[in-house]
Amino acid sequence: MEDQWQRAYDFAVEVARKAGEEIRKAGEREIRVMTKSSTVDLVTKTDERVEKIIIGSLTDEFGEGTHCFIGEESVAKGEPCILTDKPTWIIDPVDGTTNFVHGFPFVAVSIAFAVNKQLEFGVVYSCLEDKMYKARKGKGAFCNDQQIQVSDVKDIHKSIIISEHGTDRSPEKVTKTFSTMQKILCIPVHGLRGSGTAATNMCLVATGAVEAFFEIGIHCWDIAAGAVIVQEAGGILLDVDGGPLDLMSRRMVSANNETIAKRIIKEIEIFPVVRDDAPAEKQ
Ligand SMILES: O=P(O)(O)O[C@H]1[C@H](O)[C@@H](O)[C@@H](O)[C@@H](O)[C@@H]1O
Ligand SMILES: [Mg+2]
Repeated sequence: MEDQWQRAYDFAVEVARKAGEEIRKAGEREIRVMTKSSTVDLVTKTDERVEKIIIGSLTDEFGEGTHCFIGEESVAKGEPCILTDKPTWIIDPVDGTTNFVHGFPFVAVSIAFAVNKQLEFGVVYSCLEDKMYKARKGKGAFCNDQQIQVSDVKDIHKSIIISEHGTDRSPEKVTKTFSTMQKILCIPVHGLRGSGTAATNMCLVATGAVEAFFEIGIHCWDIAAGAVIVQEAGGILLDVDGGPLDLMSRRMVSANNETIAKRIIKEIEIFPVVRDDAPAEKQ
């Protein structure tokens, strides 16, 4: 059967690299910072411009109206965030915007592609490190064309766990987030880390540099590409309650194996978040 998405996969890598070059160039000039849901939820003109470049390139390549798009900054401006059966690109143009603003060296372009609500491939370009992570369903995961594999650690006491505090500073969320991190730290594990970008955190799971990453409050565009990369590197993706991953639920655990995933899930204090695909009036 003709491999119909290989061209889209290869093109997505080219687009991610071009987007990463735009981000690097923009980082050398004055960065215009704005805010979204709170004073610490940052967005820049670069986020908006790079998303337009990505969507424009994909539209030129595949034709107007043939594919759907879920982009972080388009959704922020009111576009719907609904995953249908149509071929859909799920895009975070600058994952790690706060890092980008501060010059903290982890900033990623995240591009995923889904058909019939199934993720076909994911590309994460960590552009300040010049690391191109990619994975296609059933065909393995790669970093700069070298195949990558999750860690084989099964003992939680010998693990590094990644999590993020996100941009919501409400007392309930902050308390539960740090209480969870404290319980995991004191299992004890070797260490807790956080790069500031979910996409990069998931690629660190996929390379075996850390054993797991979990977060409540992320969005589908932060994790869709990383989910394919973790899966194809031999890892596992779950909801924070141990159920199957729900891409639009804004909560996720990615780990090297079920043993580590389930041990972390025992410690996670869950708090409610509004789904990505909730009606506009509920956002
Ligand atoms: O940089 P973003 O696209 O906003 O996503 C980040 C988020 O800002 C940060 O607070 C964490 O939640 C990260 O996991 C996200 O990737
Ligand atoms: Mg993001």
